[in-house]
Amino acid sequence: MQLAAPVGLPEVGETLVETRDLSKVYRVGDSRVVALNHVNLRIQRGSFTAVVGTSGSGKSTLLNMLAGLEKPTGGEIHVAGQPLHKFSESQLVKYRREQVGFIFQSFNLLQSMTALENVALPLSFRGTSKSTRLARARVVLTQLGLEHHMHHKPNQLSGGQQQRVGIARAMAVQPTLVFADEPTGNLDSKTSEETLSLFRAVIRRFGQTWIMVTHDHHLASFADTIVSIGDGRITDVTHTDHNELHNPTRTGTKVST
Ligand SMILES: Nc1ncnc2c1ncn2[C@@H]1O[C@H](COP(=O)(O)OP(=O)(O)OP(=O)(O)O)[C@@H](O)[C@H]1O
Repeated sequence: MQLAAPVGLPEVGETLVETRDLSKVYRVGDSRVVALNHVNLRIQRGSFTAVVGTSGSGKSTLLNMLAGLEKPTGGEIHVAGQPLHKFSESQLVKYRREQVGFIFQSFNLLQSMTALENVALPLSFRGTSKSTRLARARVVLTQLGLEHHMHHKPNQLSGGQQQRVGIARAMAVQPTLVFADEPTGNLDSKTSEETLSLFRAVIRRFGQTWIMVTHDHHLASFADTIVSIGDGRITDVTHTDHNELHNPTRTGTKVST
């Protein structure tokens, strides 16, 4: 069993996500907090983007908007041609369930379930049959080098292995976009680097599009593109040396915004 290529998506290298003057203002009592201030961003399909910034800069707010978890107060978000900013709550629920994968710092695996069952679980919300769910989960776990750990429960796995189960779970639904919020926050530095190298390999192999939020500039350097954010605005966009989509010659470039 192979993972089929997603249908209806732009080609690898073409724009998958675009924000236009994306803004989010929170109201707290009488005051206004401008969490995102006219953010204009393009993300190519098949790329790995890191969003970096200090605490309170707006990273999580940006991720939550793109993942359909919160609605903007201004501007537009287009994902694969869909106007997310116009979506109703039920359309956003469907978008999150069918098109978005999440990878969490704390892994968020169900302790009573095996790795195989954890990976198969999100497919049950789509009505996929049990045999197909388990077959798909086996394929993805094998691709992530966990073929000998499928029947282990999370507490029988190392932190790095648990995060690989988390990656497999996000991939099993063949999402349009995968979001990772500080995904290596609970891993030591060596395992963090191994996990990010694995991210890159998975993204290349499956033409997936991943967006990671981190405050760690070293870990961000594993991405193809580093988007720096400060006070709700994009302050810098850097394409790293391994950005094959943007730099066929593999030379690093810095793009001012
Ligand atoms: N629900 C909310 N209500 C009011 N203000 C909020 C809310 N969520 C975020 N904010 C504010 O918006 C700004 C951006 O917050 P955000 O969580 O996006 O930052 P961040 O860069 O992800 O920070 P951290 O790295 O600490 O998670 C902050 O000033 C924050 O206090």
